Amino acid sequence: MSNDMSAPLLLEEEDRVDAANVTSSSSTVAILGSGDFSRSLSMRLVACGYGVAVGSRCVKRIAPGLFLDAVELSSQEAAVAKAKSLVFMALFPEHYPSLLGLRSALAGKILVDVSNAVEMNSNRPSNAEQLAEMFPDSVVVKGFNTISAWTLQTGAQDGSRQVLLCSDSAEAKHEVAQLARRMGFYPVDVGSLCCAQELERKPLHLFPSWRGPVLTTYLLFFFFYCYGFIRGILLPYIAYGQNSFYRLVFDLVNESLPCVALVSLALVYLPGLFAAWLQLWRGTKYQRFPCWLDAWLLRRKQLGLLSFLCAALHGVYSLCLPLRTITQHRLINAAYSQVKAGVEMPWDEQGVWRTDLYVSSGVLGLGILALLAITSLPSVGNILTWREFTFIQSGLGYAALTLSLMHTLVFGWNFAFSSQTYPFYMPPSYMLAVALPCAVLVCRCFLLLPCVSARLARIRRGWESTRKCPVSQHPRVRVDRTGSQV
Ligand SMILES: NC(=O)C1=CN([C@@H]2O[C@H](COP(=O)(O)OP(=O)(O)OC[C@H]3O[C@@H](n4cnc5c(N)ncnc54)[C@H](OP(=O)(O)O)[C@@H]3O)[C@@H](O)[C@H]2O)C=CC1
Ligand SMILES: [Cu+2]
Repeated sequence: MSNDMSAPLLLEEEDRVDAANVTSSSSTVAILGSGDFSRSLSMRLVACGYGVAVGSRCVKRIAPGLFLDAVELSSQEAAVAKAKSLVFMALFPEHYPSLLGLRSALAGKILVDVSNAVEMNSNRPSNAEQLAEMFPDSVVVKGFNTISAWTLQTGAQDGSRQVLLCSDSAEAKHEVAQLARRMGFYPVDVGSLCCAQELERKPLHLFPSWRGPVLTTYLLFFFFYCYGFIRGILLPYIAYGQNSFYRLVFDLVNESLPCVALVSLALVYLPGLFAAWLQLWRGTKYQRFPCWLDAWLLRRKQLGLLSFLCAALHGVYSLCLPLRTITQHRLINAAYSQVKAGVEMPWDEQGVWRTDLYVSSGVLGLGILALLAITSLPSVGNILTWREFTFIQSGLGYAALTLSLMHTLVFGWNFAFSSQTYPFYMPPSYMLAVALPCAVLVCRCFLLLPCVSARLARIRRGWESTRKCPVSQHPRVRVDRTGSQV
């Protein structure tokens, strides 16, 4: 038995063969309770060829037509008696004690507990464990609680297809897994019944892994927006009376977005560098990283996706620039002034290079970021080998960071030539935003030095370990200079 939640197992394909042998007459499933979950589950089971007996406290109260005709509506006792082995408990856990009278009828049956927790930090045992305690002669399987009634009705075409299962009985889990697979779901074995608490709390989480990255992105945006506002709008207004508050809605947002994209992309690669430095400093990989670094390493995908979102929005904003009245006004005015003065705009060779470099690096950087985002999707990542995945996520990721950095630096360079419009304003947020990516790239280059990378590779393969990793703890990783173990 294992309560290791981090390594769920997809239940074996062999279940498929067993599932094919199921016939409706031999496999009546009972459902206790006649609420939403019961109705949806019965529809799905009937569609999959199972016989269904719904047990209610009062059958007369069930509205006509609520359940399919094929579903047998009866008392709780009668429904349990009809069940071959599986009984779904489609009622709230506080009502479990009302079923104690059915204890002998339920003996030897598999009780599927579909309930969820109501609070995150309760010290009480899980609903499934309480159910197992109430019915010691039955076997309890926790599952289906992360599947909504809606998903059950639509037949797993919408919503999650994974059915997480846990139980102390491998046979019972196998039987429920077989049923789940036949209903079009993917059963996933997460261990014994002591994992039920975690399963019951799952529906209470709302994007837990996104909270930190979203907050970071939001704070970065807030910082760059405020900084840009003070330096680019407020100060010119105070110093020169220059009113450019119209820039708040479009320009400032479009200036802040690439800064956020660049810094969050740098934050994707920074924890990896910290980890490498830590391993070099400790001289071993057999020591845990600090919790904050572990958490940061686990959030890299989310940060990367948010970086892509900001970069993509920046791309769309930039494409919309010609639609703005101010752009049209400036262009027409400049053309009119030139015609009036009889002067032609001189060919600016350097300016042309700068603009092309700026646009090209931005488009390429965005393209590679899109590739990184696509490969981070589980369905795409699953068909890549570990090496291919690392090449794309690390190799191409650094290429995207370099191109985005180049895009920003060339923009700053471009801006320096037109800064006479805003004497105070030299895209300050851009100058701030490039600092972190520059530092990340320099550190990465240092790690690529042959002597440093060779040492890191030795540590990561477990060939090297220093005094900080005592022999008593990890005797197999101590080696002498020739590479043989001591
Ligand atoms: N709805 C959903 O999308 C999901 C629900 N679940 C879980 O499924 C379980 C049922 O949820 P749901 O169907 O939505 O709830 P409902 O309130 O719609 O149905 C609960 C049913 O419990 C029965 N029941 C049995 N004993 C009692 C009692 N003493 N007092 C009151 N009712 C009793 C009632 O049926 P009767 O009167 O016929 O006996 C009632 O219809 C819950 O544990 C929930 O957490 C899990 C995942 C998704
Ligand atoms: Cu840009």
